Amino acid sequence: MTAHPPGTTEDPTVVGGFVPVVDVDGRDGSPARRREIARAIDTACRESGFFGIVGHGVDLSLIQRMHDVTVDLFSTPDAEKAALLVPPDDPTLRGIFARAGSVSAAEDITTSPDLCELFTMNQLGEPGVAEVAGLGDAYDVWSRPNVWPERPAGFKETWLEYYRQVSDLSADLMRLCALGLGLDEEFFTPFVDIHSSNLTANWYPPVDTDPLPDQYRKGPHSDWGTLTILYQDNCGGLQVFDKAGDWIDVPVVEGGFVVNIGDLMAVWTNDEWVSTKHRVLAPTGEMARKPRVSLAFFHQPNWSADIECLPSCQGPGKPAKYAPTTSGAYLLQKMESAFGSAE
Ligand SMILES: O=C(O)CCC(=O)C(=O)O
Ligand SMILES: [Fe+2]
Repeated sequence: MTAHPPGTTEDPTVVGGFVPVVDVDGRDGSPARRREIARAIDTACRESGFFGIVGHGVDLSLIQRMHDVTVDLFSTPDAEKAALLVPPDDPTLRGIFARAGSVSAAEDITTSPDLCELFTMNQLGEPGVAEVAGLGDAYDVWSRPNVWPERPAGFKETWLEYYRQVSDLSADLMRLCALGLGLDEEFFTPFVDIHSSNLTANWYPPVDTDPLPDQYRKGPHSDWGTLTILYQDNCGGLQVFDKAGDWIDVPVVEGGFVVNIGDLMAVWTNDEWVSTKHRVLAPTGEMARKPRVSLAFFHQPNWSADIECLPSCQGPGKPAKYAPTTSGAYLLQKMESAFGSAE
């Protein structure tokens, strides 16, 4: 991580291109530095909706521990994993999800089942959080406790600390997004102060038979919330759809995260910021023998937050493209269309 003394205006874009890498260190520094970072984020969100970040401040040894405990969880015997499976009627997906299905179903795209298992938790599943989160009719379901494994040791503590640190990062990024959009930097804060973000591990097991022609580790989809903050290991395979209709590899940034815009940010900005389709290719050759792990923090506004086109992103000749929605209703509808039909 580089240190930026107050007042420096060094370009925060450290790698250019369709998926640039932005150094967000110094984001709590001078107004000039904050504006530079916000401008770099704004540029990336208009172009691809994807960017890497370094200088994010999340403890690198914690990220390594998250990787390790997550690999250990998915490597436990199936009999032990069975006790952690998401119940068929649970739309929150808390626990291990290993049913056949493809996330592309949420886009009405038919593909063969994703070569992927998931483990998901949400702060709403921790004691006391749901009580203040304005869940309304959804309270009974979304206040259900997270499903925590007993092994490996330290799993729950590691995941909760990672959730806390990435949640803080997401709050900072939302302030920078507001600045980048020319809004007051606290504009989004009341919409996200008791957010309903899922933290999901994607476990992509080794592949020992040839994948079907329309089979992916994760099929083409856009994400559904505001921002996704993604850790990926060094296996590669993540691709993003560019404006010319080509799939572009998203490079692994050592020690960094990939950030991408989700659908609700596209609703807010009337598609000025793009919620871009992406996918994870099924591996071939040597790579097929290796599992892949990614950790996706799907930043999702407060359950009852109303999301509608920002006044600054619409006007005469430029009407709002999307009907207003609420964060929780949108999430639920997407989760059910992606995962609900696979029972
Ligand atoms: O595993 C990855 O690199 C990306 C996963 C993804 O797109 C998702 O979980 O929404
Ligand atoms: Fe995604």
